[in-house]
Amino acid sequence: MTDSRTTIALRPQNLTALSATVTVPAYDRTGLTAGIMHFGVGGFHRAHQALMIDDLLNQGLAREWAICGVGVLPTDAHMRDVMHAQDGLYTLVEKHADGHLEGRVIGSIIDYMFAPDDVEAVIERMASPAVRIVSLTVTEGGYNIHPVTGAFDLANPDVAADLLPGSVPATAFGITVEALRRRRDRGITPFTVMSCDNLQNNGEVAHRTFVAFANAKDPKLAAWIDTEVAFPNCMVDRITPGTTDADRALVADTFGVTDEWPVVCEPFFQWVLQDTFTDGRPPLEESRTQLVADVEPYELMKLRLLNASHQGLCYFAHLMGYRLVHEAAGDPLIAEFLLAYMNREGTPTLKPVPGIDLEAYKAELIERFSNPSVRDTVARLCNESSDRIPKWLLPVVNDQLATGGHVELSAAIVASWARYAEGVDEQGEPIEVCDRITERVMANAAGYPADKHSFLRDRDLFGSLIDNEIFVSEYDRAMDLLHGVGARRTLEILLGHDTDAYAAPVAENLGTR
Ligand SMILES: NC(=O)c1ccc[n+]([C@@H]2O[C@H](COP(=O)([O-])OP(=O)(O)OC[C@H]3O[C@@H](n4cnc5c(N)ncnc54)[C@H](O)[C@@H]3O)[C@@H](O)[C@H]2O)c1
Ligand SMILES: O=P(O)(O)OC[C@@H](O)[C@@H](O)[C@H](O)[C@H](O)CO
Repeated sequence: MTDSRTTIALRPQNLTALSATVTVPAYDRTGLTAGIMHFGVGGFHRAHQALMIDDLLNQGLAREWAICGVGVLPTDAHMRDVMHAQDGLYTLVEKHADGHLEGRVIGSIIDYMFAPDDVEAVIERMASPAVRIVSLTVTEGGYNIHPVTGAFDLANPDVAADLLPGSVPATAFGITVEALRRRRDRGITPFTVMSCDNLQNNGEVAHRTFVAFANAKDPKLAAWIDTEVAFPNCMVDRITPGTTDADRALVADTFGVTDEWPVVCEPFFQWVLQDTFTDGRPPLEESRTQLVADVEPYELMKLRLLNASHQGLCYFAHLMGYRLVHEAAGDPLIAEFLLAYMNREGTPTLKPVPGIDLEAYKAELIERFSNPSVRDTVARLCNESSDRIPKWLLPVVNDQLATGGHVELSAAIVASWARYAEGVDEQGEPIEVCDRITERVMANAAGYPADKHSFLRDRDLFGSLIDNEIFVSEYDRAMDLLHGVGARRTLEILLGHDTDAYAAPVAENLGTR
């Protein structure tokens, strides 16, 4: 450990001094060109795509593929300030389960533009031939699509403002589409738009959304984007919790670096990317990225096993009193529940995944969730449920219902969300529900028990599931159990542990409610 009094500020001029305590870029950052502009420079982008570019730069490759970050939300002003102060440098710390830390300064982000400061400059840079990929990690909700129909929401006030004739664009859609228009008009090859968000068919979703936006603005431009721009699909995976003050202190104490916004993540890394680009790509085959023709089997595996299991864990875990993911995953009952969900309900809906041993993959997921060093929070997984459950879990439910498969554990996960969204835990303490539509989901949840299906009746979230007797009866059972005997016993009963012993207390509790 370094004495925190001797830490050095993360600045380009200090890299040589810092190299005594932490790995720094092995390449000269002067003369790099930003061939990629990225919307949504948060924790994940900096733990994933920016790392791959840094890996290539360290090998003397990809010097024309450095990254310029772009922020469009008011809250991105803080990232702008940090990125400008540190010249895009940051420390990435991989936290191993045995407590071992691997830290390294990443140099692949060479600029950051905050669109509200000068949106014209952002558009012009994006329109310039040097930029050949525009990538995104703007969250699942950032695509502005209806959870059930998948239609782009033109009524979103930010989108509507960007669509007004003569308006100055402010959203990722408006800026990107205007940059593409200028490229078309100037005869410059369009860049590739590469979504790296946790959405099934993320490339196709991005394709639909950008074309829908453009169509509302200029149908001819939309037709050009539709045919000329590549939108590759990809599966991305690396658990990256939000950075805490404890992480900043850890980076100072362990690596002697004063870094205002380091990134911490698990050691696991996966990126499976469709090899379809309009204007070239970095030589990612020289990195840990897998380039494939068909990403779908990998996406289904990841979203329906990992992300849906995160949802399977978080609400039950919160109700049971857990606040850290590794502590919840270390509870044998929760681990058993997640494996049962994956085996009975998630796995039957997957396609064969080339090169992957699914049994080993599922066991590894439980190990990854149980990594005590990562300190991922249950709260992070509980956020924005209305963007996550419809995209990760309900496709499993619908596929299982279509083939007569099991849905009781998925129904219980939906019920656990409904119980959580009531906003009071099993100890009577308030739950802070963080969702784009918090008021609506909480109002839906509050209908129980007078209206048993008030939560499920929201067709914008659940489609026609309310009409499916099998699903509704499993949901009802889980809701009754959750209210009657609490989250832990609900899991025990669902998993068939000593069911008879619980039958009486369940009936008793339900009877007295
Ligand atoms: N954190 C992870 O473990 C992880 C792993 C795999 C994939 N991802 C993907 O990355 C996304 C971001 O995760 P993160 O951990 O970096 O979160 P984060 O909160 O650190 O960063 C999110 C970024 O997205 C931007 N953003 C949000 N909504 C936007 C919008 N409507 N338009 C433009 N920008 C918008 C924010 O300004 C911010 O820069 C996730 O939603 C997910 O799709 C995350
Ligand atoms: O970040 P989100 O919104 O996609 O979802 C929360 C987590 O399930 C997710 O971040 C996982 O940690 C990640 O998908 C692991 O690769």
